[in-house]
Amino acid sequence: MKRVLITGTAGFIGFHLAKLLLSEGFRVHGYDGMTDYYDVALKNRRHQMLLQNPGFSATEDLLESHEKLKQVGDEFQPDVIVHLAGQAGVRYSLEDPRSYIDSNIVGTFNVMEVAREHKVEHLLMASTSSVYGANEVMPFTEVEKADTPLTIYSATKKANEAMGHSYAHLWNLPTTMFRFFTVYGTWGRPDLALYKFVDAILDDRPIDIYNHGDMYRDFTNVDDLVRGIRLLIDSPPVRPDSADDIEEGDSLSPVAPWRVVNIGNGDKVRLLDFVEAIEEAVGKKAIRNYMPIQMGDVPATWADTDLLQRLTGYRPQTDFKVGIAQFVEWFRDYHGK
Ligand SMILES: Cc1cn([C@H]2C[C@H](O)[C@@H](COP(=O)(O)OP(=O)(O)O[C@H]3O[C@H](CO)[C@@H](O)[C@H](O)[C@H]3O)O2)c(=O)[nH]c1=O
Repeated sequence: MKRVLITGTAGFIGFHLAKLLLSEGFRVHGYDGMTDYYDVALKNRRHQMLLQNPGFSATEDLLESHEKLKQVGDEFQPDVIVHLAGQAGVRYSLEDPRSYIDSNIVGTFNVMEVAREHKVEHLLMASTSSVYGANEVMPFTEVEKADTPLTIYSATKKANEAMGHSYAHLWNLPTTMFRFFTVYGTWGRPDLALYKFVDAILDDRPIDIYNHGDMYRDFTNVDDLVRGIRLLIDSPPVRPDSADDIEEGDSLSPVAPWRVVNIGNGDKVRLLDFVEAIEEAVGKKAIRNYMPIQMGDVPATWADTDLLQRLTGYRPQTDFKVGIAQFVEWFRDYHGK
């Protein structure tokens, strides 16, 4: 069975991916900085659950610590690396831009160095739908230009895509970049809308609704998302002989084994419909505080998922109402509310 090094295993997506791979018998080593961007107790709980499985081992250190990452690579000898750790969050990047440079630029470079040194079969790294920035043509396809990032967060992720391309080209390192679309679900991040809203509604606190609710998101259930990642692990890009060999709609580079793939639900949901579904699942109305759009926020996202389907035969399809109900059940159980 393959040995997979996953960064960010104490985080939301990394935890779910590790759980899925372990259930299939993979050996997984997790690497996580346990930063205090949000509640470290939640991160600890996720890691403790993974550590119940003998196929899982973990190192807790920052991505910036390249010596530790190198040591982990030397000891674990990964076949595949999935790089999910990093500084996430669109709005926080206005408060602490430097943390995005440190984790996402320096940290990602350190992960790429380990991948190069161990000539891994496949390096897969997280990017974001936020790289589509001010693009307006929907749904977003991977082959359209994405050169207008609106925050330093999305700029670092766009830079990661370019960094990954250079190593894929130079060292023939098969590299897939995922563009994730607003992921939600059980064991989720406390800064995300769903977590914040459910928490506030249960406590009778008001919820802030940006852009007066007139926003659209392609909300993607985390179980669907990690299923997509799992399948993409088995689809490493191959450098084409010539640009003519690239199929229409494929983001494959003409000069490197590199491509970028959207992982989204392929659907855009109005924020107010999302709020209503939460109210229904919680069984209580929210106290609504309508606000203007936040700086750096995009009004809408919507993924074209044809490329993912073409590569894996799969596309996420969970109805947001079903996913929200699952989250509320988990939240009440986890917090005893
Ligand atoms: C936190 C919060 C969010 N919102 C709105 C903004 C969005 O339209 C929608 C969903 O917000 P969030 O759950 O924070 O997700 P979003 O802004 O799309 O960003 C997420 O999804 C991105 C991928 O698209 C990731 O790259 C980011 O790391 C992640 O934070 O809810 C509110 O109206 N009020 C809130 O308090």
